[in-house]
Order: sequence, then C-alpha cells, then structure tokens
Amino acid sequence: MPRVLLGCIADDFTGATDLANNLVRAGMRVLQTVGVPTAPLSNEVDAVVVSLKSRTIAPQEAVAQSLHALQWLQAQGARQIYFKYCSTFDSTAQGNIGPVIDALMAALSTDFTIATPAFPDVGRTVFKGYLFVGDVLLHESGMQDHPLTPMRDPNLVRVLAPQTKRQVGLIDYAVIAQGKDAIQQRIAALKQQGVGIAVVDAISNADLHRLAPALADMPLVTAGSGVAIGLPANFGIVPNERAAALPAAQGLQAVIAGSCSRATNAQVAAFVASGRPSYLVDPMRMDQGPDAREVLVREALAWATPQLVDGPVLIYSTAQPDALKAIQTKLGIAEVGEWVEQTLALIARGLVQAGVAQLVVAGGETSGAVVQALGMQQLQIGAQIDPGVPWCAGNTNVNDQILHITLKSGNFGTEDFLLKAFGKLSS
Ligand SMILES: Nc1ncnc2c1ncn2[C@@H]1O[C@H](COP(=O)(O)OP(=O)(O)OP(=O)(O)O)[C@@H](O)[C@H]1O
Ligand SMILES: O=C(O)[C@@H](O)C(=O)CO
Repeated sequence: MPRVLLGCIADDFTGATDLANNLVRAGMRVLQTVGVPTAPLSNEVDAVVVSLKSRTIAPQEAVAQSLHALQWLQAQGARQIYFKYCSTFDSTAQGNIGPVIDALMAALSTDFTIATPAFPDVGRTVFKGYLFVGDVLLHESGMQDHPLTPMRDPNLVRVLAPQTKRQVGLIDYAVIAQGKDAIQQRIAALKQQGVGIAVVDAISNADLHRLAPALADMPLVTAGSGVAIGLPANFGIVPNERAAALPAAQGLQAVIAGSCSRATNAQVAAFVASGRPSYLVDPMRMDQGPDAREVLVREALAWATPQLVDGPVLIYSTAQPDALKAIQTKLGIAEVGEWVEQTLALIARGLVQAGVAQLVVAGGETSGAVVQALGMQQLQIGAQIDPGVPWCAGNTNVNDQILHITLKSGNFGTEDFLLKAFGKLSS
C-alpha cells in the first residue's frame, strides 16, 4: 500500500486546493479528494488533502467529519496530520477551528499543536497574535462583512480561546526570528504552563521556513496553507517540475462566482467592465415559490449556451456588503446562502452538460457545492494562476470529458483573475 507522508484535512474546497498548491510547489505529489474516500489510496503520492465543507456547519458535525477523515488518513499510513483552515481564520461564533483542533488532538493523543493562518504570499501576516490582511487588521479588511463568518476581532488568541477547551498561548515574532531551537524551547515552556495550542507569528516566507523544522515531530499541525511551504523539506522533498502536470485543456469556458468577498467583487466588476457576457443570479427570486430555482437555472442556461462558443461567460451572485445585508435580513443568512450555492451548482452542471470543460469557480462554499454537484471525487493539481489558486483537473459524472476547474478563494487573485485564468491553461 502506498504510504502517505502528510495527511491533510481542509475545512473547505478552495482552501484544500490552496494547500495542495503550496505542497505541489514545494515538490510533493498531491492528491486532493472530495470528501473522505471510500476506498484505500491506489496511487503513489506524498500528500493527500481531504476536502471537507465543514467550516460553517454545526461544530459536532464538523468534528465528526474531520475525525472520519483522520481515520482514513491514518489507515493510509499518514505520518503527520495537517488541519487547514482559512488564512482569515474564518469562524462562526461556535467554531469550528477550536472544536476540530480539540477533537484531532484527542484522537492523536497529543497535548500540543500550533495555530497560524499566516500566508505572506497573499498578505496574511500574524504579529503579536494579531492577523493582518494586506496593510490592515483582519476586522478592517472586509472580513467584518463576510456573509457566513464575519470576523470582527483581529487578535487570534482572543478568537480561538472561547472555541477550545485547551489553554491558548503565543509564540511571538521574537522567538520565530531565532529559529528552530528557540521555537522548540518556547514550545516546551508553553507546555509547562499548561498551554495546548499556540498561535504563531509569521510575517514572511522566511519565518515560515524557520518555523517548519521545529514542527517535524509534531503529530498535528493546524494552519492556513502558508505553513505548508516549509513542511515538504522535513521529509527530504525539494521543489520539482513534475509535481504539477495536468492533461491538455479543451472545451468551452465559463465562470461561476458565488463569493461576496472584496476581491471577488472587484474581479466580477472587471469581468463585467470588459464587455464579456455576464448574468446576475438574483437571490430575491428564492421567494418566488417552489419552482423558482428550476426556472432560474433554465433561464441562465438558455442565456449562456448560445454565447459559449464566443469565449467565457460569467454567472454570478456576487453582491456588495449593503445589498447582501438587505438580502440576508429578508431571507435569512443560512437559507439564502444555501439556496444560492445550490442554484449556482445546478447552473455549473448544466454548463458542463453544454460542453464547458474549463470552469472557474469563485468562493469556498460555492466551490464545494459545484464540485459535489458535478460528482467529482478527486482532483489533480496543476500550475498556479495566482498565489493560493492552481488549475485542477478531474472527472465528473456528467460526461467522459476531463474538466479543468479552478476553485478560487473569495479573497484571492488579482483584479483581472477571471479574465486571465484561461490564458494560463495549456491546450
Ligand atoms: N447575493 C447573495 N446574497 C446572499 N448570499 C449570497 C449571495 N451571493 C452569494 N451568497 C452566499 O454567500 C456565501 C459565500 O461564501 P463562499 O465561501 O462561496 O465565498 P467566500 O467566503 O468569499 O470564499 P472563501 O471561503 O473561499 O473565502 C455562499 O453561501 C453564497 O451562496
Ligand atoms: O486560506 C485561505 O484564505 C483560503 O485557502 C481559504 O480557505 C478560503 O476559503
């Protein structure tokens, strides 16, 4: 049986490809699975990233799914476990970062782990336990208006403490700057004080590379995708070209955007301004009776299908914070979120049936719904489009064609991402 070095559990689908991308760039052969596989691993890979959609579900359900993933990864011989959450530490009031860490630590019989969303390549830095997004603190970054996980406190020790039964501490920048020995001494001191989880500062990739060797023997690492840049070297793996090969791309092109994050809003605006065809999915239609979704999906596909031969079309529900608040107040946050996700997922399925074989999806929850609706079970990871966002490829249950798909985190990518992504695929 192939033996996995790093077994990863990601709490959403875009986050999973983000982590897989960093591991691939550091030289690992990576398989991304959609949910927990039912069969043992059949191909030789260095890391497996199990994608869950557990970020905003009830904590006990997130724990159950994460433990199920852990059991499967342990059965594949995983030597170290990596729990991946968002680089903006996205949590609901109940979790799910803390409850999942607690459960994984108990299952792995370990009394210490780290927690850090630092990912300097996309401007996520942690200093003195405070999370910065670009030049501003987390709660000024737009994340305070997130539809499902509004983040209103940038102090990660304060955010994590109420989510976990363990004591939360900090390994600050002064320690990280000194490297492995100092970090390990700090960990020993924190353990003595009864700390079970330490938030870790990092403001550059050099910091993450200094941190990684100190984590080599830790059964569980919890982080955004940034920490992953240094871990493959702990297993003697170095960057190489072969890790990121995908089959040639073919077929028609489309974009589905269900993220309301600041970056996606700007990317959708840029796509619309370019004059390429775009179609707005209006969530208010949820109120128009039981067949409202079916009617909308039919309309969207009738609009898109004849235009696909001329290049990519965009179908989006992306809205600005004020409009979003008004919709959520009227229809309920969870209810409208789910309705929009399922509507976009059905549209994506229809587009693939119509011959789309290159699909860009924006938003983690949206990506989860789309990938599940397409019956995709695993993804191969290809070249990076922008930091944190690679092209992927896999089979769907719609037709025999390979689908090239990119799952873009809401806040990732340059403003022209939706236009430039297709140009990065080799045909
Ligand atoms: N116009 C809208 N009105 C209400 N809800 C919406 C609207 N558009 C999208 N949504 C919902 O908002 C949520 C957006 O979450 P999603 O994870 O897809 O994006 P994101 O949080 O920006 O991405 P990421 O998790 O990658 O950062 C989804 O549940 C989506 O259905
Ligand atoms: O870490 C991030 O920001 C992303 O990979 C993500 O998880 C977005 O949902």
